[in-house]
Amino acid sequence: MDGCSGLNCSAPRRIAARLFSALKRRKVKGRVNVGQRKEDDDDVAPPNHVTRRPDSSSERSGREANYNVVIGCFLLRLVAVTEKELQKMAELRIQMAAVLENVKDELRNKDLFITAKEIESNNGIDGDLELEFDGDLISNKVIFDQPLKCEYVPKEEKYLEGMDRLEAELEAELERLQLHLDASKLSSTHPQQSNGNSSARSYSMSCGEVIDPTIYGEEEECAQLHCGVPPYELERRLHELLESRQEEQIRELEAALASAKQELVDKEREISWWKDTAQLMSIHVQQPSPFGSKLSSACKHEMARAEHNNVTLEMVRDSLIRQEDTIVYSLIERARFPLNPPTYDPSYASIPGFSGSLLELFVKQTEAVQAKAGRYDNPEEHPFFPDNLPPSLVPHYKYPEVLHRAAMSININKLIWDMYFNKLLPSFVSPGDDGNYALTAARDLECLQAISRRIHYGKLVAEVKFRDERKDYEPAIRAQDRFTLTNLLTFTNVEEAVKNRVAKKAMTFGQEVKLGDDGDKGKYKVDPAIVSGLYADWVIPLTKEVEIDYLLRRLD
Ligand SMILES: C=C(O[C@@H]1C=C(C(=O)O)C=C[C@H]1O)C(=O)O
Repeated sequence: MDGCSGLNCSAPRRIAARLFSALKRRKVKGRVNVGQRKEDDDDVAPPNHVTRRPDSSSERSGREANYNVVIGCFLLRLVAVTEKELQKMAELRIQMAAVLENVKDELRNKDLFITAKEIESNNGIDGDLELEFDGDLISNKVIFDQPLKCEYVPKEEKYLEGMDRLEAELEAELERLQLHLDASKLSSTHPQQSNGNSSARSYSMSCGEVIDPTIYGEEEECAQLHCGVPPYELERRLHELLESRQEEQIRELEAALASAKQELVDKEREISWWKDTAQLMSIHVQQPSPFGSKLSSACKHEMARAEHNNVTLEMVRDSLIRQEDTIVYSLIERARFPLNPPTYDPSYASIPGFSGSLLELFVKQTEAVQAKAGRYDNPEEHPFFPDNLPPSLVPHYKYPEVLHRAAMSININKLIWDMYFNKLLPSFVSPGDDGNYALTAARDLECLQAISRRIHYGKLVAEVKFRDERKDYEPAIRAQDRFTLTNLLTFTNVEEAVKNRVAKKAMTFGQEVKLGDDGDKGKYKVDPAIVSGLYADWVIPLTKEVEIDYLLRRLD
């Protein structure tokens, strides 16, 4: 191009040089002729006489010279303007070459994109359409880029010729690039066998990876051309499907894990229970019974029979007799105070964070403290409000595990609570109000706990009786026959002895003790008939109820 430009520029210069040299030669000739004419005029013609040259050829040559000068000037002017034009066109050509280079780069980048589109579109793409698409893309790119460089592009019509030539060159370049593009496509592998970006993205989709949104933009553009469901939309749906399936699997696995954890906890609890049982069995076999000293020699055969757990019916009955003392004393202590109704009235005091009577507050708070102190670790103890009790804070004591595990589920304290406040209490306390509500509640709780312990001791009574007469009990248990079980465990003579004994204890413990005077004889702190009636109507029947409940589950 520079060479060509050089050639174009040198030709006018040579023309101008020839013109100048011709003009110079003519001036020299003219001077010589004038000098000769002067000499001739001085010699021949008068001074005021105008001499006309008779030679017409010399006049013509003079006019030609003038004409040549004008033409030469015009050509010089033209040469100068043309040279400027050519310089501008050369600059424009350089800019257009840069534009073409950009287009080439764009096309190289698009090669991968087009290959990916071919892979994704299994229906095949019409070559003409694709070429049209690419051609549009290129022309759009060129048109788009042009304004960025147009500050140097002249717009006057006088440059149209140069522009035409550049356009021709640009078209040729585009054709060459298009051929290159076709060759690239022909040399690419079959779309379904290709390992291009599309397949790589599909693979990454199946692995649940995030999709590059910039690729979506290109695919959307392409999909609009190809019609149908856009590939990115298919990818998005596939991604959502995989995600929902994975979430479902996670939920199922979490549920299975929770279930397995629960099973593990249950198994660990069972193992712990069996371990404790085995440990206790071995201890009891090796050590002498702590109750041995209490037993009479007549009962040694019974002790031997129950040696495996050191619990006999006599021992149990001894315990029940001892508990009578506690119950009678607790009733006497409660009888110190009148009924004190506000103790049981929920509207008596508005206690922050608590709704219920003062008695309920007292019992719940005391049971919570005693639970922390380990009271309910003992299988003989049963709380009145077992829900939400805090755990024991003391080291666990290994109580003898004599009872069947079904015993843990038996708690009739609700029945005992109702009996105590509705039947028993009004029968042995005086009506009235002395304001000692806190002490009243404390005494009530002592009565309740003593009676509850005695009634729930029926579990141990039943266990010992069951072991002693297993052959008789098992059929009735299997038959869940309450009537037969009641007959088996009832000892009427023992019951009568219990009732008489507690009455005597009420007389003994509840009498006024005075020195040297028996004046108050027959006056007791708690009526012995009421205590005996308590046992006859409530304590013994409820104890037997617990015995039967336990026996019914003894073979579970
Ligand atoms: C507790 C026993 O079982 C039954 C209940 C009794 C009671 O509660 O005092 C007494 C005799 C039996 O009818 C026992 O035999 O000692």
